[in-house]
Amino acid sequence: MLARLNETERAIALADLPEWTAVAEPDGIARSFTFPDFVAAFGFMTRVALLAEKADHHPEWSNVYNRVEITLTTHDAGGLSQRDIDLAKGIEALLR
Ligand SMILES: C[C@H](O)[C@H](O)[C@H]1CNC2=NC(N)=NC(=O)C2=N1
Repeated sequence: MLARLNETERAIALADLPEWTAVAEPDGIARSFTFPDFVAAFGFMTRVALLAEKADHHPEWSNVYNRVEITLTTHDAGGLSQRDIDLAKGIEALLR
């Protein structure tokens, strides 16, 4: 079920994701990642891509050299859903 999270659900979810920020346009969450160089950044993107494909949930993102900007939103729900929270947690787990 793809429902946009309500305010309470967002607050609870974001408490577990301190590095992520709520964004309005699109309604979702965002985080910026910095790596030592392009190879490290692109390696990270490759791992996120595999995770996203497995979850059938895909990031809006951009890369400039060693920086990766990710926004997670659920197009099918018109905003932030539990799928975004789950993917954000999966991305965080890649970094541990
Ligand atoms: C058909 C396919 O399952 C859908 O289009 C999926 C694919 N990946 C997706 N990714 C994101 N971020 N939001 C979606 O609504 C979405 N929908």
